[in-house]
Amino acid sequence: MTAQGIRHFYIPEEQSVYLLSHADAKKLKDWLALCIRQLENLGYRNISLIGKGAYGFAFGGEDLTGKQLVFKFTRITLPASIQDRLEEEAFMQGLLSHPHIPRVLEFYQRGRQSILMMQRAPGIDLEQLSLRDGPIGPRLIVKMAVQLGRILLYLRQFRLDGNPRPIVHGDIKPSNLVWDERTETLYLIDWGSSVYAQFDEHQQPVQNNVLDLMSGDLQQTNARLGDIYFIGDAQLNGAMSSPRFDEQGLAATLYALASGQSARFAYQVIPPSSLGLPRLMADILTHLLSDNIAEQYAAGDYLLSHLSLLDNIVFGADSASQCEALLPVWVARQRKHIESVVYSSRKSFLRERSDTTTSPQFDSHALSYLNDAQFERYYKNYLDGMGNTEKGFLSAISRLARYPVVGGLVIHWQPEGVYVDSSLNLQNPAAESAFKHAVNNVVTLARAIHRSGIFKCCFFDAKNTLHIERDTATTQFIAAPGICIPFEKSATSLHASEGRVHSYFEDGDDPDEFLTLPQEIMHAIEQLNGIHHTGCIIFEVLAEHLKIHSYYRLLDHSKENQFNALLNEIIAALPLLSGEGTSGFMKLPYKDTRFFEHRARMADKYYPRNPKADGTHFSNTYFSKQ
Ligand SMILES: Nc1ncnc2c1ncn2[C@@H]1O[C@H](COP(=O)(O)OP(=O)(O)OP(=O)(O)O)[C@@H](O)[C@H]1O
Repeated sequence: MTAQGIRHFYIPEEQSVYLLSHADAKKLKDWLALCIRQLENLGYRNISLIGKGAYGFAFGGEDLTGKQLVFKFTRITLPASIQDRLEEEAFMQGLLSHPHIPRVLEFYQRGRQSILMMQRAPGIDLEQLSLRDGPIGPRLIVKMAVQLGRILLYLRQFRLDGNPRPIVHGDIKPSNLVWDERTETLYLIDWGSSVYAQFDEHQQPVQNNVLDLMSGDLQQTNARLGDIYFIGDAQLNGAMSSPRFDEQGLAATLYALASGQSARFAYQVIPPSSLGLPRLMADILTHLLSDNIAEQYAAGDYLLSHLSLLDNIVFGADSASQCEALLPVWVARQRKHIESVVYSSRKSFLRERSDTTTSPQFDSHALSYLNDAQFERYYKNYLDGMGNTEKGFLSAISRLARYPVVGGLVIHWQPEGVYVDSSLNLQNPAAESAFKHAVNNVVTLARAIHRSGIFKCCFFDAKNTLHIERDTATTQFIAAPGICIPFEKSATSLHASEGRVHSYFEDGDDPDEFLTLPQEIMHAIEQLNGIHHTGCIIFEVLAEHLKIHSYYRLLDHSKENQFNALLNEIIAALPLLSGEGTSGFMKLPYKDTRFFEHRARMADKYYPRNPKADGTHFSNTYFSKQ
């Protein structure tokens, strides 16, 4: 690759392309096109974007012989220290030689842009599989556990120049595992958080030479932040790196996949013992996910020393899990290509503390190494200060928006139980069963939360978001002529008496919103509130960019003109907006309110000991606790 070839690469910040400003969306499009052209100029073919993460993008392509390749790029706008990581990633991954780990083929460094070229693992990443299929069945979970366990053993026993040099992957999670459905083979990718372990599995320092001893490396962790939805407490709290980190990633991943979730947090409410797994597998996951370190280690050791036992568990035929949704779900007959985004209000009451700047659980010094994009994005502003179940609940809500869905949910927690109003309109019939599982997980977690209060969220199509830009933070937002807030109409016109809807104003001001809307806009919203409709409108004001997200469904068709006029009044009043922040209003039908009693956890359910009529048994040996 020539220096000329990649000098101009520019990678903007990550965001849904529909929520970017016009200029940023164009930059992203141009940049992606440039990458593809450059790679084609180098002789690679069939280039396409296959994934993006917090730090960069991955492209797939093939060489002239048809070999499938992946090219990983870092965003050039990130600090140099983060960009250097791609080189470290290439170095660490380059050390490894294992059939389930893609091989590094080349590392290019031109100016500030680095590109890592590696073998492409065939298949689909497990997060995508889980979103497509919902909870993954017990046979495949055990098969994945065995294959991942073998990779962890290889990393634990890794030697360099004849000396033990265990390696930690540091970011095991479903989206970093590629699964070949044809051969049922798993590959571990994304070595961007991998390091040499400082401690071995017995928590003894790994020291190979005097230099290591003298370097003082053992005073401070060398660990990288993995995904906080999957890493264990030791890694999150800045402990010295050890192979135990990856056992936590393995447990969280298998647990999330078996339960149809995208995080580890909910294991007390939806325990591994309730997922229909063989008892042995469920017990291993329960102990790995427990708070007791000795139990975690014993379970990790047991797993890695009994992989053949797990491999020999006998299963009956796979059965597709049928799922009755606990809330009404409307499914479109045909797939619509929308880009769902969830906006939730009143999140702060899920926090155990109101102070979000410090957390008693965490030592800010130990956390200094976490000071990066992921930490900011996922943790500090979002989940900090919440209990595990609350985190699991919010993660379950986010998962709903991974499906093409519009509508919303209102959850009222009362002393006697939980009331749920919902309007969930799924735009992809093929995802019905997986989506219903995801909805049920939200309900199950809501039932386990004990607070009084209300949580609301709405799902809208980011393709309908209006973007209005201004030159500076002090000039006015002026909409281009003809811009209007879109709405759809219900199939038949309904008068107010034929179905109640929530008011925009019933819960008072939302403590999480920081934008005060001008009187003129508030007046229009009050008038809108009097017209029979459902939906939401959210104003998001940034220094130079206003986004108006909305999902509107007019129920009383006789008021269409008035409804339209009020939406136009809002647009006309945009120049009066001042300040920055977000403010939103939602109005959902009071239809089919569902009531659920509180329930602390799901009942145990194991895979049958005798899955086959012919009486074949699998061993049900339990590992001993320390
Ligand atoms: N070797 C590979 N074979 C197949 N697919 C790959 C490979 N490398 C990356 N991908 C795809 O690209 C996506 C992003 O790659 P990767 O996870 O390495 O990037 P990242 O920027 O480090 O992401 P994250 O922030 O999620 O950790 C993966 O989820 C996967 O779908």
